[in-house]
Amino acid sequence: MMLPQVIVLNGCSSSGKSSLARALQERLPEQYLYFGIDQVLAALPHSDWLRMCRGEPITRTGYDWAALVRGYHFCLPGLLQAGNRLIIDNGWCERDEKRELLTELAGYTTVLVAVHCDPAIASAREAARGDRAAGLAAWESPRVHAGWEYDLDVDTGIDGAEACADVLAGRLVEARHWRAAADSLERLNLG
Ligand SMILES: Nc1ncnc2c1ncn2[C@@H]1O[C@H](COP(=O)(O)OP(=O)(O)OP(=O)(O)O)[C@@H](O)[C@H]1O
Repeated sequence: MMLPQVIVLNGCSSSGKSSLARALQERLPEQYLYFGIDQVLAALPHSDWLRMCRGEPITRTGYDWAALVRGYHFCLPGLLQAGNRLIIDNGWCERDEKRELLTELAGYTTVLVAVHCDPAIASAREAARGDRAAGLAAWESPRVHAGWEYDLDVDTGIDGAEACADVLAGRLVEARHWRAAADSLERLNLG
């Protein structure tokens, strides 16, 4: 069995990444830490985190979205260097963010997973959960998969998180070889 060091879940907001990550952790035969960008955003002053969840502007001096994303990416090699395996998630929409992520992961075996979801379903989930900015899923949906090529795909608009995790865990355990993220950087022409 050859498990990857990093499992990257990329999909729009409300596509079901964190539900999938938690279900996947329980199915994998080795420990994986789930470290999504929300873990970094949760470190914001609480009232600013709540503003972000409501889609309201944050006006506090020092707030810098790009620094939060960069900080998230820069944390990852530290966790990996210490010997942890990671499941990470975000909606990586911008080319520079994709390049930065894969650069930080370059030396680690990495599987890229597309978390697909019909935009109408993601928007309906967003409205039902009420803790995400209205319109975020619709904004991210056409952008989030542009320029990526994936190793594996799931569709959470069709299958529940548990079923998606069953399929993914099966594929991960079966595989004999995973490439380092440096290969994806080159393959996606992001380097
Ligand atoms: N496969 C699924 N089928 C039906 N509903 C789901 C599925 N996965 C998640 N949900 C529901 O959709 C909502 C969003 O799920 P989740 O938090 O996992 O998404 P996310 O992609 O991590 O969102 P975000 O990026 O905004 O944090 C939750 O209410 C969750 O219960």
